[in-house]
Amino acid sequence: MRFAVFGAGGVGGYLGARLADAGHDVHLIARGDHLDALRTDGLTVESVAGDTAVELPATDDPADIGPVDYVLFCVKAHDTREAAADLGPLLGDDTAVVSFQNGVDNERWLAEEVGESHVVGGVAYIFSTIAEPGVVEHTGGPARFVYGELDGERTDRIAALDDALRSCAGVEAVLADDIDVELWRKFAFICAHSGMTAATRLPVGDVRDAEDSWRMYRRVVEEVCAVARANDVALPDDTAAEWVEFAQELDADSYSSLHYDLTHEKAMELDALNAAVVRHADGTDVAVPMNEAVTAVLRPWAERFADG
Ligand SMILES: NC(=O)C1=CN([C@@H]2O[C@H](COP(=O)(O)OP(=O)(O)OC[C@H]3O[C@@H](n4cnc5c(N)ncnc54)[C@H](OP(=O)(O)O)[C@@H]3O)[C@@H](O)[C@H]2O)C=CC1
Ligand SMILES: CC(C)(CO)C(=O)C(=O)O
Repeated sequence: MRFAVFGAGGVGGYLGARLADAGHDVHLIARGDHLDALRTDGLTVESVAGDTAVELPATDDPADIGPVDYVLFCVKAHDTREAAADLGPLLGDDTAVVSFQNGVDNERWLAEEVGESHVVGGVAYIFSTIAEPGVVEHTGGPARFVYGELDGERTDRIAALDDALRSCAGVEAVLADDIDVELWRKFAFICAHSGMTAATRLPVGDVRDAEDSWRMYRRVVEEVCAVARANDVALPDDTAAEWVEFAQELDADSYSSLHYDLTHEKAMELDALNAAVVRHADGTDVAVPMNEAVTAVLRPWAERFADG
């Protein structure tokens, strides 16, 4: 199958390399020093699930690639709209654009640009970054990828994507019954984990050890779950409790990509995370003071690093 990875960074580079190793035709879209390194030295993945190195065609111009079966859409949420406007040359009649981003708005933003029939929802559970140009480092997380058609249908293309991802070493592939639930489920965790590790600039162990901060972490999760339900998302009742238990077991030194971006002075996904909770709460009767507080604390940093 023919794949284009739009945004071959921590998530996209990891998936692209694993799919190429499984025998698929993979094209990378990247930019800057990372693109230069991909072209000259190939893509190296240093991973707790096993290292690999692949030589793949890489470009910053989708027209060099042409129509593909799947676009794995893996740019940061603040780049979604701009990147979506460049998807045209990659689209055939049945091309699926699969967002593996954090946040609950990317699928809608993509649909506004390319039409809903092209969009597939997705969620990534991995901790991986561009360690240096051309090198993706996967330091932890299960490398679990969850995906599904927006209307929940078992189409041929989602079944074929499922087969392709299941065939990859180092990938735990899950076809979701209701991708909206999965998007909000991850959102509940990531808003708390990212928001609190970035706001405190400390790993989750320190947050857990400070009673006030740990209570705030739990309240962020609970607020997001309440907003999901107020927006008619059928989140299971035990979602908040599951995430709190999960966060209790996380390595004490676990941070988040939002913390990484903050401490590396890169553009932050605040508008797609805690600030999005505040937006989605608007017009419901759910109060979200903890997400408002996280947003307010991080806003000056997000503004400062907005241009990345
Ligand atoms: N990394 C992780 O562990 C996890 C990340 N996620 C989510 O996955 C998404 C992707 O994150 P991540 O992989 O970390 O991001 P990265 O920054 O590592 O990778 C994105 C890449 O896309 C490039 N890019 C952006 N726009 C364009 C464009 N128009 N043309 C060409 N290249 C472009 C970026 O370049 P540049 O650097 O120049 O902007 C960057 O190299 C985010 O929503 C994130 O929250 C979810 C789970 C875990
Ligand atoms: C859950 C976590 C922390 C790693 O999968 C993540 O999604 C992120 O940091 O963006």
